[in-house]
Amino acid sequence: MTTSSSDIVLTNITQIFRGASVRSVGGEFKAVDNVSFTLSADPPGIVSLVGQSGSGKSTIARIILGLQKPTEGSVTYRGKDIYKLSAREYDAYRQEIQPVFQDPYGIFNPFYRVDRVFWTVIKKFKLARNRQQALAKIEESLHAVDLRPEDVLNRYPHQLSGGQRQRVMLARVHLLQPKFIIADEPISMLDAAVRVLFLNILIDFQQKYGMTTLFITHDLSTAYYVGGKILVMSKGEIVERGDIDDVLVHPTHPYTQMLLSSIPIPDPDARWQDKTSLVDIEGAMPIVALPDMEVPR
Ligand SMILES: Nc1ncnc2c1ncn2[C@@H]1O[C@H](COP(=O)(O)OP(=O)(O)OP(=O)(O)O)[C@@H](O)[C@H]1O
Repeated sequence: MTTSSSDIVLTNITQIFRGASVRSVGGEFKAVDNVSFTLSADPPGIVSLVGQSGSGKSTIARIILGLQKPTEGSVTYRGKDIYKLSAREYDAYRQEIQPVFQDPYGIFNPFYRVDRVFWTVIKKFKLARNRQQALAKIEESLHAVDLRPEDVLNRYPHQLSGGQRQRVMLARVHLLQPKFIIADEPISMLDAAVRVLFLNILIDFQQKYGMTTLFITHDLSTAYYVGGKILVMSKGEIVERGDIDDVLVHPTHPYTQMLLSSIPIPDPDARWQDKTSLVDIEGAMPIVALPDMEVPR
């Protein structure tokens, strides 16, 4: 695969946790095992990292964000190992790579109104020359995530719904215009209707604003909805990868087949069952879209 310098390139990443807290005998646990992949900036895309709980997905997210130096291997961006950047270079990296987490409370201070989230970012990264320009940018970012400024800016975080808080987090990301979004289980606390809204915004961010997302989920349905590429992770290893349509229709690894077989058929008359067929007719859409989702392809 050819890579450009503005890609994020993970090469042979291994993460071993040591100490009393780890579960294996001998006090060592390999959470990530020799993982390599590239997040391409050009063209922008969505890459879903899928696997069951404990497979190592969040560890990879932390490693990419520069929060967890891997035991072995490298993450490079613009040709440089991100764990060898100066403080100034790392700040620049973190402006271009933005996290989106499951629980957006981390970006809010409960004692301040929501608008402070945006003013803090504008000041820290010097995104506007004056107050008027800053306000225009904030409003543009809120509109990009389908929020009205008057509905959120003067409220306190607890006065917003979970979906509004998540969208404020996405508006913050929009304000920063990063090249990459690392979204770790961003929708698992949202209800189905709000999930679709959130996923559509991620798709918009890719298509309209050229951002690449690493979308971490344990849910194949939502990975299928956002499209693009998929990396399937099991016990710290990437066991299958490719275009999502190919992988889900023709899974080759037993683990992917097992994940697929545990998806319920969205048929109101059908009950959960151990084994379900992935497609009813060869070439038809896999039965993985949630019932109320419109697949945008
Ligand atoms: N700091 C740590 N010390 C010891 N073990 C850890 C540490 N961080 C993660 N682990 C272990 O590494 C494994 C992978 O964790 P990770 O959070 O990456 O999985 P995950 O796929 O994101 O799971 P989930 O979907 O539940 O968030 C787990 O078994 C976890 O207990």
